[in-house]
Amino acid sequence: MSEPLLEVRDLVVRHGATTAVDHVSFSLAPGETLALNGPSGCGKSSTALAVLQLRRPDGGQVRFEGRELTTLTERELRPLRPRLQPVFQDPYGSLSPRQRIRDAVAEPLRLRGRRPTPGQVAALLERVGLDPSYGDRRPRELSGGQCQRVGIARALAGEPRLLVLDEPVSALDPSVRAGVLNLLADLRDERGLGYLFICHDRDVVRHFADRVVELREGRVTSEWRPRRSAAAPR
Ligand SMILES: Nc1ncnc2c1ncn2[C@@H]1O[C@H](COP(=O)(O)OP(=O)(O)OP(=O)(O)O)[C@@H](O)[C@H]1O
Repeated sequence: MSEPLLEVRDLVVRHGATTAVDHVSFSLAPGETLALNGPSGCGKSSTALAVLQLRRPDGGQVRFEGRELTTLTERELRPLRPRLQPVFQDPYGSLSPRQRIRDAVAEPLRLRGRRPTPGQVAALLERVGLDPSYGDRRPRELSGGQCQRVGIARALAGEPRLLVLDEPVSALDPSVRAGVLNLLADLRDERGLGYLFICHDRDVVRHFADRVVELREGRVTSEWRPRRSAAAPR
């Protein structure tokens, strides 16, 4: 078996007196989709933020591509961040309202000291199913589904190995969910991306994930593998 892309051991996250994540452990192989499933408040988002090191955990280890992230400084994390990218639930909230779409997509590349060409940005927009002319627009001029596609393009710009998808389709109209999920499935297969897929909807999880970790009150209660139907989007 290949080396895990992500290995989480005994993760603890506290918010004041609340222990949101209580010694959670799991690992994820390259190209694998691991879902974290469970009811509201069970600790899914706290786990996601701690894996991303956007919220430093109160205990445990997060190993990504063989490197322990919890002991790294912000400065040491910076060059690794493009390889470990979030996509959040609120497609508008993830983008700056005044920034043009083309600048939002180019930003991760600029942060890496690169100068993205208009052609690179156009190719990223096209890859997520948006006409490159959308680059001139601002987030409010896009639908929720289009905005989420921009969020995915932005995450792809850094050439990630792992996407942490925190309820990526929950805020979208049911009619556009399948399109975004199909896009994510295609990208995963095309680029061998690992996905940590946070989702409260068991039907979506069943169709989309290779493996599911169930959380209750901050703890892992079970782990299961969905049996995908032939019609499942893959
Ligand atoms: N910033 C915070 N400050 C205080 N408590 C928090 C904070 N974030 C989360 N919590 C608490 O931690 C626990 C886990 O929350 P978390 O958001 O991680 O769960 P979740 O499974 O993602 O829930 P949801 O699906 O509703 O987002 C909950 O009891 C929540 O109230």
